[in-house]
Amino acid sequence: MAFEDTKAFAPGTLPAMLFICFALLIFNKIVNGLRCPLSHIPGPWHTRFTSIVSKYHFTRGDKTYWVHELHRIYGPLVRTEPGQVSTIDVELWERIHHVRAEFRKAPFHDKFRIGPDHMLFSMTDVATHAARRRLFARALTVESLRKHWEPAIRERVNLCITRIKIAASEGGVADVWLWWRLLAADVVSLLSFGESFALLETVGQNERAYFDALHLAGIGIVLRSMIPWLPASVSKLFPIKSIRDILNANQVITEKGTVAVRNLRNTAIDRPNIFTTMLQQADEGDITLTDDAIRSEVAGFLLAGSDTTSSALTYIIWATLKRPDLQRRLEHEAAGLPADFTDKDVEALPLLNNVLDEMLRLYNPTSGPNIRVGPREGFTWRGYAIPGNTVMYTQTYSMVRNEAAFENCESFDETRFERATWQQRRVAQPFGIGPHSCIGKNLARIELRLAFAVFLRECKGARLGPDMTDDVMFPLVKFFTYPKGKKCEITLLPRRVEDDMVEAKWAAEA
Ligand code: HEM
Repeated sequence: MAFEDTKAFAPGTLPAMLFICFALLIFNKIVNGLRCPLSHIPGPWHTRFTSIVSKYHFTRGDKTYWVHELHRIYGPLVRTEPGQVSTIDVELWERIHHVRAEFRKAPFHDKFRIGPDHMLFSMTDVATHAARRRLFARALTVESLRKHWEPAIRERVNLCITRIKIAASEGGVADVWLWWRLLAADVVSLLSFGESFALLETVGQNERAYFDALHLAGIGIVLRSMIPWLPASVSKLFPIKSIRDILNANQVITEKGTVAVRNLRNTAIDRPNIFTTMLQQADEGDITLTDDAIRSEVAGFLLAGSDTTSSALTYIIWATLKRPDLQRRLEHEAAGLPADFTDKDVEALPLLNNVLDEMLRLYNPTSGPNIRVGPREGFTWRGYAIPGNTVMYTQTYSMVRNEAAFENCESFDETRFERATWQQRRVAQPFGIGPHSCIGKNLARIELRLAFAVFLRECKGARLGPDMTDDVMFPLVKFFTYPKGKKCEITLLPRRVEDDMVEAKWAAEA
């Protein structure tokens, strides 16, 4: 018996077995590919057999650009993976994201969950999602946000700009990407907890783990959706620290949710926040909201409200400072605001708001994938039969780069939204459409308006730092969009002759 055992593992047996397994795997892929129910949809040949190329681009942060190029080659409907179809057809895009629950969030949205329970973004059940959304509605209207939160947001914005000015005067340059991230995280913690984490005061040293986790959690979501079978328990043991930090980021953010729940339930602490209003709404409607549900929603808010707004602010400063003529006009417009201006005053500035809309079109922080699953019984689109449960992929990036709707779509045109057509307004939806569209859009817009206006007034004549090439600002689209060089430096130093020459070159290129 012992002799037979030894024989079973004779040298060469294990490699042979591995080779057979590998060959069977490849054979299985080929057979599945040949029988692929999406073989009639245009797309590269390999997407019938494997998702490896799509996943490779997703990991690199350039899937958005790859898919966009595929649409240029193959048209408005493209197969991107064996069970996945991307579309840039406006009517189909609207149908996919419509209120009618024909297309749903898929079970894999569960991988996006970052707390112990579902949060709005990860909910797949239509009725539960709608009921949860109604609880947020009252707290997040423009009126409610202005009434309860505008002064506190403004105080954070003022401090942020002061910190930018100090950093620029001490070091020659200030990295606005860092400062906007601190600001956005402070604002969203302010709304979630009733007081901010004061990251602006401590340059993020206070709550450092939380601040880092906010950025890493998005990357963690990408990682988990790529390796769905990765057990959560592995995250603590992973040998590489940077990956361990990514995998543990959710937990760091969720712990903050626990603090929020404690504050909410502790009647001795009089610190109202948006979740207080949500709990009141739940009580009025006789809806039970568990602590785990609140903890998860808080975590979702902290994540969704930080890297998005800060990325938008970063690109708006970059796009503005690249065009000194535009910068001067914007500064002039903002200088006309009354000394005690409010968000409502800023909302009335035509140029500033057109620039905001154009920035959200070209550099949307959520330009990447937005996925739903098609109806079980399948559907037909312009003669193409799409089988049941096909994953339908859409991306904002491509929707707003449609030459038919946006002439010279790649150029930043601050006048574009002055005379926007119905078709342009229909497609340029930076906060999404349908039942899952952004619930924080009013907060985001208030923050963008106030921070941009105060920057224009207080940092007059700011210029991009000497290292700020286009490559540094190339937008990587992981979960959210951020600059490849992970910085956006500006300077407030007096102008030199070389600066005029660089700016003249940019103006000529523009
Ligand atoms: C410029 C800033 C922002 C942009 C461009 C943006 C964009 C978006 C988009 C496109 C969606 C829809 C995703 C989908 O259809 O699956 C979304 C959802 C969401 N956003 Fe935002 N967002 C921003 C800021 C914020 C802020 C400040 C918050 C809250 C503090 C927030 C909270 C959420 C939540 C909770 C959802 C999920 C809604 C649901 O599934 O019902 N977002 N956002």
